[in-house]
Amino acid sequence: MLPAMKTVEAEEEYAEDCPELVPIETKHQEKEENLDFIIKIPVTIVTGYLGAGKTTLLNYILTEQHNRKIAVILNEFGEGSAVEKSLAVSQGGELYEEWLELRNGCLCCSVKDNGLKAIENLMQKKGKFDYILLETTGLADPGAVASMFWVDAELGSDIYLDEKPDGLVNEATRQVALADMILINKTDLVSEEELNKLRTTIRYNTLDCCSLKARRKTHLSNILDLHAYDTLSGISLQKKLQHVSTAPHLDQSIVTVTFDVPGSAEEESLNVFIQNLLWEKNVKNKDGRCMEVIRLKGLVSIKDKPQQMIVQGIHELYELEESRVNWKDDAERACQLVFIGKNLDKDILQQLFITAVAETKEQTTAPGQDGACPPH
Ligand SMILES: Nc1nc2c(ncn2[C@@H]2O[C@H](COP(=O)(O)OP(=O)(O)OP(=O)(O)O)[C@@H](O)[C@H]2O)c(=O)[nH]1
Ligand SMILES: [Zn+2]
Repeated sequence: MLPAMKTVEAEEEYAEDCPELVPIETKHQEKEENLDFIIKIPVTIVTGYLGAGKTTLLNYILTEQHNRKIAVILNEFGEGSAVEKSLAVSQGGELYEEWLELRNGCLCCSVKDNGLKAIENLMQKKGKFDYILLETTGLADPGAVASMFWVDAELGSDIYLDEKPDGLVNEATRQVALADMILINKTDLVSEEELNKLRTTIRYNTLDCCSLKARRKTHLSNILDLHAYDTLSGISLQKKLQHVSTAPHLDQSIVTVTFDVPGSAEEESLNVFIQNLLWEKNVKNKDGRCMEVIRLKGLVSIKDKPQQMIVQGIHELYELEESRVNWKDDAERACQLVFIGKNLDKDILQQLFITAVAETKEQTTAPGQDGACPPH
């Protein structure tokens, strides 16, 4: 798993703030050119593998006291937008909506398709913020994202590192290769020995080792204001990109599946459902191939629980947590799940969930479950 960040400086026009009464037109132009009064807004691109902790980091930055007005653009994949938003809500304790202004002056927005369009819209709100943080999908090729910024910008980056899953070496390597900074997260899940091994493998640009969950936090000053691509720092993004082809390398076999089932789930059945998928790996698709879930997120209703519950899964680890949000009334309860992985079949997963987990289940044999798959 590899989370990463990059910084871009996008230009803002100064023209709007020029004094109205300027005696001679040429003087006005001279002033702009000579004094280089261009306001630049730094953009940090946070990239990293699925579940690396990008959203957790952004939530931490949003809620930390930093005396900055930061605009955060959260990544949403597929139709899972509501889930991602709800996860942010539960962690930050604030409701994020389209361009919601938070109490500490930060702006937050969630977007599809990597949020580059959102940056354009953001620029119309200039003056309201002084920093942009953009989360990309865990499978993003940072080269492609960064190239889009490079048009009139200078760029810098940070990366977090986790493991390299099979078939994703390209994205992982590219995320590291293009990073200006690497932040190793989830240190609570590995031994000191494994951590040192990882450090040696990366060798350069390691910013910090942290565990966002275990509150071993990194200092924000390490992450923001890298100025890695300022003209004065001497490294241009163009140079960096020359060493890496910008052709997309995304693993086409990885798909996102999402569904929404009204009503509540029984906690025990939900655990069995998830464990069959993540641990037993005995759920098959139409072709008899075992479904391989890399990332699981969900916002679910558990029978007799007033709170909305959050499911988070990465490879074989998963957890079911209470959010800070309560269900408004029983009629609105539902379970929304997002799966990212290989050989996933939406109909089979949804049907299995309805028959095996949903409260009004009928005891029938669930589809897709006829004997264990060989270990892989
Ligand atoms: N143990 C541990 N868990 C963590 C840490 N940081 C984040 N997590 C958990 O990892 C899960 C995924 O975190 P996210 O912040 O959603 O990861 P992400 O990179 O935004 O995920 P995607 O957007 O799906 O790629 C959540 O359950 C977090 O609570 C950490 O330092 N240690
Ligand atoms: Zn995220």
